[in-house]
Amino acid sequence: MTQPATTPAPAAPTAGTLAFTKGHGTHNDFVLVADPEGALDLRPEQVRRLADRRGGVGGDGVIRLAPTAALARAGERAAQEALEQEPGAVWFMDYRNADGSVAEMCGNGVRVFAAFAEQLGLADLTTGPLSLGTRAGVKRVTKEPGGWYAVDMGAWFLPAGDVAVAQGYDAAVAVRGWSQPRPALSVDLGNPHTVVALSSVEELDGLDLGRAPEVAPVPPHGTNVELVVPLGEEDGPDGPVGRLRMRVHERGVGETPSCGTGACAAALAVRTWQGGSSGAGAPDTWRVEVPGGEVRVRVLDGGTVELAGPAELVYSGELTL
Ligand SMILES: N[C@@H](CCC[C@H](N)C(=O)O)C(=O)O
Repeated sequence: MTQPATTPAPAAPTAGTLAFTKGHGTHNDFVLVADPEGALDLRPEQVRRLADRRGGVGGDGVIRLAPTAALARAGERAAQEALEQEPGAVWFMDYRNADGSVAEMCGNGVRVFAAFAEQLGLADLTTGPLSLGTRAGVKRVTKEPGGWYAVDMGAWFLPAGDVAVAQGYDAAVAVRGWSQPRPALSVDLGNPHTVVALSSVEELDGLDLGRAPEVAPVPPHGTNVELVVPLGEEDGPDGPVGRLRMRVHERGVGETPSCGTGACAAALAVRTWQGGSSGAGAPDTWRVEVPGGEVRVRVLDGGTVELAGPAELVYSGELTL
């Protein structure tokens, strides 16, 4: 049975049932589970059931909100590191892909996590930022006047380093229907991405992403693949704003309507292609259009990257597991 999204989920799961909230960020959708004691052992088959669009709730991923300290005590290294990095990171985002695999990070998920923490009364973003632990370090979320959530995603890097900057490419991607693989750039946002540029929106719209693109060399831990079309620049209040359109095939999921870390990777790849490692002459701010909406990516002073966009909580309910 569903309840309005404003009704807080029960404090703890009862035996055999699991309280959840459904949310999305630009239609990248998640099943959110509150685990305030850090006592929930979410097994991969349970994640798959929650994410199942026919036999469960349905989502591209499952997000467990748990106390960072409890996970650290239980031996979760990323939680221990999060507390060392920032003792105020009280809550931790345990992110799983729809296939049950564990992922380091989810950019859209962080925003929706923040909205979930607000709904549960665990955070008040009107009084200041929320710092939360993830497997890719602590992320700080602020709420913008228009209601969007902005996340400092932290540092990013090109795994192939200077070689990739000099050549612009360090990998090749083959999509079903292409006569040959195309050059691509690997970008690490805490989770792995491989970005390919296409020449037109028509080509992007016509892509067959029903099967995972093949990437060479084969990434050791898999990768998310972003297909991007640069759309030029426009004037913004603080300087030029680059525009991109993107589709994405997510590791552990398939094609999704949006990917926050993927949008950052796409903007950073295009910025590198235009301006090298410093991005000289390329915009610092990017509007990234995805099938599920639009997000904003900004390279911040100090070299970190910010992702901003909406977060929606849709309904809450209880599932028999
Ligand atoms: N949709 C997320 C990314 C989720 C994890 C990804 N599938 C992976 O395995 O790395 C986002 O918004 O960043």
